[in-house]
Amino acid sequence: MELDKMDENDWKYHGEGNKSLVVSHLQVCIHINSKQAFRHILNIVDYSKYVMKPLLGEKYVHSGEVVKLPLDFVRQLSLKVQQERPELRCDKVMDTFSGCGLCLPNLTQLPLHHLRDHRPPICVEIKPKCGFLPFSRHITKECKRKVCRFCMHQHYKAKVKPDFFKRMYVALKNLLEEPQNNLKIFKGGELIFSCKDDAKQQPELNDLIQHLRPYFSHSNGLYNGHQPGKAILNEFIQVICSALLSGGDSNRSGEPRKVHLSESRPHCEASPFPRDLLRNGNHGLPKDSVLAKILQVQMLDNLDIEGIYPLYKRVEQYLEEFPKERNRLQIDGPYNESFMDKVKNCPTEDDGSVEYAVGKVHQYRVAMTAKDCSVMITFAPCEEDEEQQLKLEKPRFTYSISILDLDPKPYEGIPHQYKLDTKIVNYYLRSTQAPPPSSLYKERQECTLLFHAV
Ligand SMILES: O=P(O)(O)O[C@@H]1[C@@H](OP(=O)(O)O)[C@H](OP(=O)(O)O)[C@H](O)[C@H](OP(=O)(O)O)[C@H]1OP(=O)(O)O
Ligand SMILES: Nc1ncnc2c1ncn2[C@@H]1O[C@H](COP(=O)(O)OP(=O)(O)OP(=O)(O)O)[C@@H](O)[C@H]1O
Repeated sequence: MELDKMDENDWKYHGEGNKSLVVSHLQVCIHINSKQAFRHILNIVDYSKYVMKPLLGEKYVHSGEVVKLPLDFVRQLSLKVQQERPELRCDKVMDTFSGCGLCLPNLTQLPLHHLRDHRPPICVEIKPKCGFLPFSRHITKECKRKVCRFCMHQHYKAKVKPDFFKRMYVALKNLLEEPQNNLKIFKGGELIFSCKDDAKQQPELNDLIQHLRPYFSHSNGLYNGHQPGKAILNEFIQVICSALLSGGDSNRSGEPRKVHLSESRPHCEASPFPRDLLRNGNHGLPKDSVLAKILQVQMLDNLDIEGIYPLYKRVEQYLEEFPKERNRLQIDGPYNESFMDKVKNCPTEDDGSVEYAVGKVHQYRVAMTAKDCSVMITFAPCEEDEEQQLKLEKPRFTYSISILDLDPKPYEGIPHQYKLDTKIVNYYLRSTQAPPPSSLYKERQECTLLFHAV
């Protein structure tokens, strides 16, 4: 791309989050993600490259590169995309002064050599959120061991989001029927299904089925007359589940290996997941699967915010006395190999040192990133002998999986997280009138009612 020839008309609005506005090039498969300033973006790239990529796996993470952009181009682009932006995000203004952005591959597309079929790739974006119940001895409220922060937070925010680790298939079905803001579906890079926050209109399941029909045409014949739409959705969900559970070389080496999370670990009692499914053992994640990788990193938060907050205060006290130590301890980065060393080699026992406190705080922040990332599964029909195939009877798909939104979570955010946690738990206890949660959630319906009733 020649920077002096950049034209806003070659770009279109793609989407946005809390901090980034994303545009995609009309011809080339790249994205520009406009963030605040050069150093800030460099930090994001470094964090992704030196911290998240080694932890989550080379194949899932695309760190991108910082690009300098002509200011005029950015100004014109911001005007062009303004009308496309969802209202709820418009309180944030695109930064048109820094003249830099993050350039990434467009993950809603597949590399061109895979595309021998005329049907454009379908991409599903989900946010797995946290997949485990905290087990830290620092926890003061018993309900946190039984109901996950995710469910309590939804209760607090009165909205429902997915919970992939425990109820993937059911979660996907629920999401399709009632998507909040954690599911997006793209076709050929165009958003075709999303939540009400981002989409202009309420998503229509029937429209989605029409979009998917050409990809699962054999289902029409198979289920002739028997809810073919439902059959298509089922196949679609199966493709996504297979992709999410397929790990590194598990396709080639036969049976995927499993990590059994649930047999020894308790489940969130508030998840609307049919208990018999859990009893039947449908809870293992193949070791190399993207979800297992994310969960592993999420579990670096082994002290819970209640255990982290006192350590944060220890660091703060130390920095008050020795402000110059901030750099050595890499509180605000740089996020390089030495930062990663601090994450990996933090002592397991608290020896009272600032090094221990910093190591745990760094680990907590890394875990927070993993609890807020998104996964994109992009697939397209493929021919018989392509390498990366989902072994489904028919049809066959080539696919790629990526993890995105791997920004560092700020050190300064820890007091906020601590206060928020207290608010969420107290609100949950107050509004459920504090009987033990186990008696509240015997039936799936009871649980669903509870979470919709606020
Ligand atoms: O606190 P949560 O769990 O609601 O997560 C926030 C996300 O909300 P979600 O529930 O996924 O819709 C939130 O996402 P949205 O803006 O709601 O799309 C952000 O990702 C936020 O991160 P940051 O503060 O921008 O770095 C996320 O905040 P943190 O990850 O910093 O807590
Ligand atoms: N490389 C990419 N390819 C395709 N789409 C992308 C890419 N990067 C981001 N997007 C889209 O843009 C949206 C916003 O990007 P991103 O999640 O990075 O923003 P954010 O502001 O950091 O989000 P959050 O609010 O979760 O912190 C994503 O949900 C995704 O749909």
